[in-house]
Amino acid sequence: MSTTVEKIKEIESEMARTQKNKATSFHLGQLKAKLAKLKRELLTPSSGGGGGGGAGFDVARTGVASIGFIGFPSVGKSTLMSRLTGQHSEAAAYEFTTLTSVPGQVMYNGAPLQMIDLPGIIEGAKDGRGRGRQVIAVAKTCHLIFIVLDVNKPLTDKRVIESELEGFGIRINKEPPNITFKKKDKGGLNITSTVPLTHIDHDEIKAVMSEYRINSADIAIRCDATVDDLIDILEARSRSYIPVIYVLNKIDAISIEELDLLYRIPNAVPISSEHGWNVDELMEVMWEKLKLCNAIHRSIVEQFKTAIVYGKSVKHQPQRVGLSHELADEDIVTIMKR
Ligand SMILES: Nc1nc2c(ncn2[C@@H]2O[C@H](COP(=O)(O)OP(=O)(O)OP(=O)(O)O)[C@@H](O)[C@H]2O)c(=O)[nH]1
Ligand SMILES: [K+]
Ligand SMILES: [Mg+2]
Repeated sequence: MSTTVEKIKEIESEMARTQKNKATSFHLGQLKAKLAKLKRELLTPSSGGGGGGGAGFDVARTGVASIGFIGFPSVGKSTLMSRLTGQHSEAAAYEFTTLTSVPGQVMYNGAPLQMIDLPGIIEGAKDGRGRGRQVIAVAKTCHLIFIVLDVNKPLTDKRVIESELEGFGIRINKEPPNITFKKKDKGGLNITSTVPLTHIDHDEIKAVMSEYRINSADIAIRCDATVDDLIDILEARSRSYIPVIYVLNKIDAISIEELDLLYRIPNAVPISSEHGWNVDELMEVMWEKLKLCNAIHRSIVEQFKTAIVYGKSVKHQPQRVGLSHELADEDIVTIMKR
């Protein structure tokens, strides 16, 4: 019996050998689906692959959202942690200074936010190198990830970290693919698409679905989906769609011209943790990415009964108001839940 890792290697090398064309698309679809299932097995703690659950690394969650710090060793994660939260996290010039998760808290726009400093990861982390899996498992349950990069190091580091996270089922700055399916008892696969599909054909879709033992279903595709998108939908339970900010640290060590180039990278904020440069912008972008107004709002609306308000927006102090009441700056609000 070969191990899961060996099986993954075999399939990957077979895929590399197989050219994609009409005749092979069914087979390639099967291989991709098999691969996705094996990779999931690897990440499930009970499989013996081990370490998927973040055991020993996860921290009690506080605040309304948590933000995890991911990056290679010595890019400045802990320096940033101490800078933003005041929670001391040991920082030093040698790699793997941080050996466990260190939680801290910051108040922003009145919201308590948890930041989690994590040990550095290295290439191969998702496959079990170092404590990489435990580290990424914590990040996978965060509302936002800071991928911290050292601007003195090549940008290929960014690609490596991204692929580590992706291999662990994290989807970065991405919405779930717009694909829905409804299983049926019989009738085969009925595939409809609202846009032309340029990456995937019906054979591939059939191969993937049959690999997941779904032989009859209505499948509605509303994006130019890839096989991976379809698999992400079938593997929905092991996928997390998480916003990411690329924190480009140590800009004190580069020139203005180089800094200009960094600003062209999407979702990136250049900073200096050590000097506290541009951390205000980082906090602003963090707040936008968290979309907290909506998140808080949605759950509040569901449970809202009435609110008691003190401040400029009400005539009587305090006054009971309903959901449609418009608040003024600095009002104090108590929300009564059902
Ligand atoms: N020039 C410069 N150096 C920095 C900056 N931020 C951190 N450093 C230095 O980079 C080194 C590593 O910083 P840490 O904060 O320990 O990095 P880390 O990512 O937490 O490292 P590990 O915990 O080992 O993964 C230390 O020597 C810091 O002083 C910065 O903005 N500019
Ligand atoms: K370090
Ligand atoms: Mg550290």
